[in-house]
Amino acid sequence: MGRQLVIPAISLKAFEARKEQITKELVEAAEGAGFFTLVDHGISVDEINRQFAISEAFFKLPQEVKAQIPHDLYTNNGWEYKSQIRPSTGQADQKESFWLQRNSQWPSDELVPGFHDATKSFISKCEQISKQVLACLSLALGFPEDHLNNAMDVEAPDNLTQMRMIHYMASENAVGTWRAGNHTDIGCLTLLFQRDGEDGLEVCPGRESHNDFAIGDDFSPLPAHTGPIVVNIGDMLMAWSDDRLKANFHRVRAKEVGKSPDRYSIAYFNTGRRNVVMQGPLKKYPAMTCGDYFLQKTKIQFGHNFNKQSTATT
Ligand SMILES: O=C(O)CCC(=O)C(=O)O
Ligand SMILES: [Fe+2]
Repeated sequence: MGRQLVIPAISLKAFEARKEQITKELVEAAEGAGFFTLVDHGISVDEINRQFAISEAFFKLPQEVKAQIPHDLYTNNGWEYKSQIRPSTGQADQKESFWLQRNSQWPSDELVPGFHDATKSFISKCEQISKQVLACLSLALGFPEDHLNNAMDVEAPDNLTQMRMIHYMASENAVGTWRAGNHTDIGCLTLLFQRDGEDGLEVCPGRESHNDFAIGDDFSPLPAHTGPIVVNIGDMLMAWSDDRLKANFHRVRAKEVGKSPDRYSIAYFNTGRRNVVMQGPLKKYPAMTCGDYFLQKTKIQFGHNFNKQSTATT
């Protein structure tokens, strides 16, 4: 632990003209570490800071106000507080988060001034960037260019793509606790925004199959910077690519000794639509709907909560 892993920074500048070169870089990174950063992606530092300010304003609301949009297990939207128990740790992550979709319930602009405009525009920028990356990955996998983008079309009523704003509370001497326990992401492609000075993310490259738990413990810190987007592949895309693109384990922790400031992060999870059937070009795994895949993996990651609330599975 502690080895500094160098993950590639990939520029999206002049995307159309450089698509071939960008595809080459994306695939190399996705087949290797499974993590990379995107730069020249079209979201300015000001826009990123504005969205973080919105997120901070939301999390500063009183608990009972945030609880007016509670986390719902079936849709996975809404606000949760220290409720996610990771199978890897058996403990609740020391965080609160708010999951949202284009059409889910959002806090009003009276509660969080500017929430709707800022968040809508931030989401549509995330969509544009995701579309570019997914077009490249589709082609590289031997699918038609629009295959993955159609499968993740956010305009479709069965879309599962979500944004998640996360707040890890400041802590002191956090030995034995986890801000986010070791996990892989469930969906296809995650864009993660961090801020300067709010470190804690650690990544673990190397995984053979999307069902593989044998991960070793060679985690490397990935320092937080405002600007570059950290991107990782999720389990769904790993399965969909016959395990060619790697969904890797990652986690977030606070300092075991000493003070850790609050950490805010924003993740945008591209996920296949509920009714779309996914299968890799080599048909390594049986075809299944993205909705079934999502539910199966969600039950592994949130199984304790599903057991508490039996209606969630219906
Ligand atoms: O906050 C972070 O940096 C990581 C969040 C994360 O991995 C997740 O929500 O899946
Ligand atoms: Fe994650």
